[in-house]
Amino acid sequence: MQQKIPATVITGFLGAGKTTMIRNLLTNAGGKKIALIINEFGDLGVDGDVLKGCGAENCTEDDIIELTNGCICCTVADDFIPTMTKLLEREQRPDHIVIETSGLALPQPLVAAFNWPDIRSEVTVDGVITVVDSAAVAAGRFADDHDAVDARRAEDESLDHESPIEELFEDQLTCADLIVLNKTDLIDADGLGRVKSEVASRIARKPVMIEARNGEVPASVLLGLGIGTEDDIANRKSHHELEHEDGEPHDHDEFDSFVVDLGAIADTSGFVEKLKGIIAEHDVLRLKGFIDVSGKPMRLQLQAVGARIDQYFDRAWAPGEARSTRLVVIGLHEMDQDAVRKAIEALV
Ligand SMILES: Nc1nc2c(ncn2[C@@H]2O[C@H](COP(=O)(O)OP(=O)(O)OP(=O)(O)O)[C@@H](O)[C@H]2O)c(=O)[nH]1
Repeated sequence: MQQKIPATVITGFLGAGKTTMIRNLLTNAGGKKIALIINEFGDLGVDGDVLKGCGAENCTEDDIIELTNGCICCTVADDFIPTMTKLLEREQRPDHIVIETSGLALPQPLVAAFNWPDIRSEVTVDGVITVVDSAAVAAGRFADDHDAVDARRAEDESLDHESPIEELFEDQLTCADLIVLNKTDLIDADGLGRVKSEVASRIARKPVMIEARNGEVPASVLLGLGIGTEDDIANRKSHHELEHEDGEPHDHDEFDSFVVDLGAIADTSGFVEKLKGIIAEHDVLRLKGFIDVSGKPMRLQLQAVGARIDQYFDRAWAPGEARSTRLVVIGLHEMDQDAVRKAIEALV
């Protein structure tokens, strides 16, 4: 019998650094042939584009599969299982499968899918790796504003959740075999100490925690954990599973995303500065995409996590490619989408 193919699940909240870590992994995975399944929340495949652009020989464009129909945890049966089945039918099977979940996904239903008979016989979960934005934890991003949540609960009795962000953060940690405390360059030693205790206090199990900058972790640390997480998934229940033992499906009603299309931008530094203000004012959680900078042959990639914005020219616009500025915006459901859209459109 063929050996089972190991699959690593990489999860972590919006903007924690999953794509950055995978990009780095692909360049130091030795000769291992890797198939990559990536899933994003929102209608713009930024992560796929970034990873396809990294040109790793052990993971070509054909080996990168994007699941764009929704969040992987909600579409496991419709999207993920058929994709895996097709991947396993390929003549040249991968040595390792890496799955990047959306930043809003619960890893639990995905890992549980590895117990489906057709998949279980051929693949095993090597491990679940949860990437943490240490700077965001240090800034109290996942520490619930209990007063605000209590106030919302008083208004709406059907609310059975804590803050959706805090809950997701915990669910992603609960599933981890390895926790990567990323973005340690943005905090000092004291801050890192606080982040470690904060993360540890959120989970009953004690997975190994390592520190990283820009997701730089050797492939030998990330791959080959050999856990078989699918056998232990019943011990890692999400808040939703604990609250709805009856199997009521969960959804992502608490979060929304939309895409803003703009023309070329001449003054990008002015644009980015004003964008910071809009992000802060409307509490946008994540904003990313590509900018057409007037007169420049290269495309500018924009990545905002909270009010922190990175930008870099990632590649030249291809001949014949329609140049455009497209940004995906992700926030809590109560974010005023119209106001955010209008404010961004007014910048050009
Ligand atoms: N300063 C700093 N920035 C980082 C680090 N790791 C990633 N980033 C930046 O953080 C931003 C988000 O990184 P991504 O790798 O796209 O995060 P992600 O988890 O894939 O994001 P989603 O897929 O949207 O959930 C990018 O601008 C990265 O360059 C780090 O260790 N330090």
